[in-house]
Amino acid sequence: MKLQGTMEVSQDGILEVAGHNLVDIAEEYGTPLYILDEKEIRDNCRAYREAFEKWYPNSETLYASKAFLSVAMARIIDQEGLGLDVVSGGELHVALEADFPVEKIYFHGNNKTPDEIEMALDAGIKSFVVDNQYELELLNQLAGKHGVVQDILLRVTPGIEAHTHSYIQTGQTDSKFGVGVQNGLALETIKQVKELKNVKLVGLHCHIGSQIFKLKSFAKAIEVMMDFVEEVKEETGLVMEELNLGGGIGIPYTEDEEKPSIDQYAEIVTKTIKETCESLDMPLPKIINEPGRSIVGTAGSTIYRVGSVKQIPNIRKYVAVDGGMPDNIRPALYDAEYEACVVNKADQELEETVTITGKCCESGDILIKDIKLPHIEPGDILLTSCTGAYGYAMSSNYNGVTRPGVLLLSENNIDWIVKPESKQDLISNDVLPERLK
Ligand SMILES: Cc1ncc(COP(=O)(O)O)c(C=O)c1O
Ligand SMILES: N[C@@H](CCCC[NH3+])C(=O)O
Repeated sequence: MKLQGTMEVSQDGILEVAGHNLVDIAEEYGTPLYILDEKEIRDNCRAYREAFEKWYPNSETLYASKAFLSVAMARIIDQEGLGLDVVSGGELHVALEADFPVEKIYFHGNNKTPDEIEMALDAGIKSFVVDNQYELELLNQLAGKHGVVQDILLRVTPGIEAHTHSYIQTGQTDSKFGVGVQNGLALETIKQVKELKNVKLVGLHCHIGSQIFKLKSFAKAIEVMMDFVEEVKEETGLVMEELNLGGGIGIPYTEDEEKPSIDQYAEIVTKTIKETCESLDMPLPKIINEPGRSIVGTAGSTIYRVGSVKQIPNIRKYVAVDGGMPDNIRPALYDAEYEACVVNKADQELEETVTITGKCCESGDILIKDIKLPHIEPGDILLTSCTGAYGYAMSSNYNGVTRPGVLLLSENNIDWIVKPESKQDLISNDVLPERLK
């Protein structure tokens, strides 16, 4: 089995990342533990920037913070020249703490609160991606209060069902996100914008979903979007200068998944835009893309220590690790599949089929069902690959489990970028009223 991600096997049969022996890392930093390969993050950022620069004259890549954000991650993203997509006051706060340039921050979300909107207006971010008519009115009112005319993009649904898990499809008309192109709501909203004094519509946004491999789905969305840009111009006289295409391509979590390269993605997307603009005789818009998973997903892994091992005669061998659904909810939520490796037996034959479970009181707390591994025993170190995106970001304290820390690895450095939580952290917001003392 070829493990996805950036791991290598050392001469002693131990798994390494960025030249660091992961058994030593587990001993020194403890388990469970998220590790991130800094070079892979930087390489992926560059791959997006370079691919779009190569194929298109005017583009910007933002990193979708929701995949994984910390102050250090925001610094890396800035150093690599990407902008940032945030979806909450919390993500914006992290970005501001990292001194992320506000002129490169875009604010998403289908229910931004007045407080969040005011926080972003105060900070002076570049743009809001407005989701609906209620938000439009609210933003216009608050921008007026702040004495600014705020640039916005409008999020629209092109009516496309992308080939991915239904929970992460977002381009269909029946969606909690955006306003529909096909049912006329998008055009109605744009007409409404024309009447407002404190917002300026500079473009459109669409995001058809996440973990998508089929480039045709992106091309289809662009065709619908460009036809709509034309319709907007005819109906309202407004020229959409920016087109934000949402998240990036999927990543292969398992060996049998084959993904198009970032370059192929950029080529198809930009070619479709150029061809459509030519056939409609329209100027090329600025294009924005906002990948998350394909920037940080393959850079991350999770290291666990194996505890109980239970053979149910003639049925299954359960191998329990010291983490589980609190650090990776994706298998339980989306039936997501992962691959794993026994770090200290990385060169050994795959001789038994086991099921990797977490330590939570949930039968659904299964990380990997029926995976072939070397003979596995309590004390072994297990790594699940490609957990960099939506792993830590979606983690919880369920069952009173503390969140693992995030360790950033590069050739010459090993740094905590998020410390592991302590048990005391679990009660840091608890209050004991006088009457219960
Ligand atoms: C609006 C928006 N932009 C960007 C992303 C990032 O997507 P991905 O991680 O698939 O690149 C998402 C997540 O699905 C999203 O909802
Ligand atoms: N959290 C999702 C993707 C993000 C969806 C955001 N629109 C996942 O783990 O696959």
